[in-house]
Amino acid sequence: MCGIFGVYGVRDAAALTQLGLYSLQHRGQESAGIVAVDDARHARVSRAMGLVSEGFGDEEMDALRGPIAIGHTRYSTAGASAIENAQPILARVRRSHIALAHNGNLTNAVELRRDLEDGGAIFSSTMDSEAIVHRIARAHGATPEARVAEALQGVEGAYCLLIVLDDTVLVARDPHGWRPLVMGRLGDGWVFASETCALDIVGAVYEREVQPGEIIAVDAHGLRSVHALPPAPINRCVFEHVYFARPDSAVFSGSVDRSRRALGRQLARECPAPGADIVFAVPDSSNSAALGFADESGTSYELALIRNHYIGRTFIQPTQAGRDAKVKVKYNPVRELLEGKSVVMVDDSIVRGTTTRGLVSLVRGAGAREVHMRVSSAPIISPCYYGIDTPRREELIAAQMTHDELVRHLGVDSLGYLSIDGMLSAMPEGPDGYCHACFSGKYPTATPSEPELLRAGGGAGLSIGIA
Ligand SMILES: O=P(O)(O)OC[C@H]1O[C@H](OP(=O)(O)OP(=O)(O)O)[C@H](O)[C@@H]1O
Ligand SMILES: NC(=O)CC[C@H](N)C(=O)O
Ligand code: SF4
Ligand SMILES: [Mg+2]
Repeated sequence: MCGIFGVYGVRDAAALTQLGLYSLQHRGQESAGIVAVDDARHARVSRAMGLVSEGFGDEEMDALRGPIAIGHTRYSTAGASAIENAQPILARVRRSHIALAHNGNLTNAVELRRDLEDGGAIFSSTMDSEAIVHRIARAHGATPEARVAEALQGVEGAYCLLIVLDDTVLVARDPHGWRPLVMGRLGDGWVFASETCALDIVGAVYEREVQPGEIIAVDAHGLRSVHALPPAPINRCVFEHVYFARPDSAVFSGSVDRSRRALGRQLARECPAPGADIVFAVPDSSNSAALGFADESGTSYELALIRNHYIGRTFIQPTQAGRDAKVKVKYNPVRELLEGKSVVMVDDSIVRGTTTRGLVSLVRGAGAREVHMRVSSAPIISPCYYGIDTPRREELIAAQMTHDELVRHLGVDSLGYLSIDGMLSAMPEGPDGYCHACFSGKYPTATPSEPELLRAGGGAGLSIGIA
């Protein structure tokens, strides 16, 4: 689930983009990149593995001149975590350029790539996203938006895209609307971002969501919006509200803080823990849900787990070794608050169980008498193919064990998950129009024909490293 950010028509667009990417760091920690286009229409790119703070020194930022920029923080879902797969992609085409930043995952990427390769295309990455660049290069539409619309016909799955064609910035959101994308105004310019928290950091004024199926073009002639893609049922990702987005953002027009508190309150109603002395969150993503639980149950909310803020997110780490190492150094319990107590530990989700297992023994080691685990989402039982790297079913702990086995495996005194209906009832836009496939196993579209191949890079087979 990557973060994307773009600017049109503001001085030092790259510096603003870097700020925006800081706000979207939680959406991708593997690599970061910026493409900037100057007044002479020269495009320059800077990409690096790691965090935004590690990627752009003064030298890189000085080189990224101009009033147009797009940026990306990557959390890989198709193609390895490697510099050849850092985004934005920048390609030279017919004495101009195409730059592209993608949040989402294309379900027919393997087929798209195969068709293009059969037609002679040479790919330079193993990402699904690159197929769209090739398709834009081949499109013949009379306007930039017509070219993008033509290129996206037949592209299936989830995408929010920021594209630069020459000196036009284009924005596109798939007709199902899985991933969030918003736009704002900054003086006479425009800003586009995955989440509203990134508009806030640059002082942009929120204008509206980019609509599912909408393509927007901004250039010297102004802003144009077209709806040229076949309409489809709306499937906003419920997991954005549960875990992914920041609570200071509004996604799909609804406040994430509000939805998480509502999830926590609903959890307290569905799975109470009578007699518990305190409630605490597994920081940071479940802070608001735990507040909701405490509020509804009348149990006191404590900061019983302290999180090291120099350690990033665990679940989106690409390797198990990385995830194990992170959990170990990320949390420390406050013994004073836990000793002799019956406690409710609230988290927003259990995926592989890495976090919960590690924390239950930590909390017991700090003296907790009883540990009641409460989860502000339903059990995750199926993989996601729309932009979150929820893994193969075999790695999903709730798909592999019965409730009693989970209680024993996690080492808790009790375990309560929110129901799917309860989860959907907490969504700010109401329960309809959400994707819940990873919780229900009900996929709203055809799933990839070869998911392992897609994850590995769409049949590229060989990964070429850049030294
Ligand atoms: O069951 P697991 O496989 O361990 O994955 C689930 C855990 O990971 C997530 O938090 P994460 O640490 O990624 O993000 P955060 O720091 O923003 O809370 C989530 O909130 C759970 O705590
Ligand atoms: N999480 C995402 O949005 C990933 C975008 C794209 N599929 C990639 O792997 O780079
Ligand atoms: S499968 Fe789950 S994580 Fe993926 S888009 Fe649907 S709700 Fe979101
Ligand atoms: Mg978390």
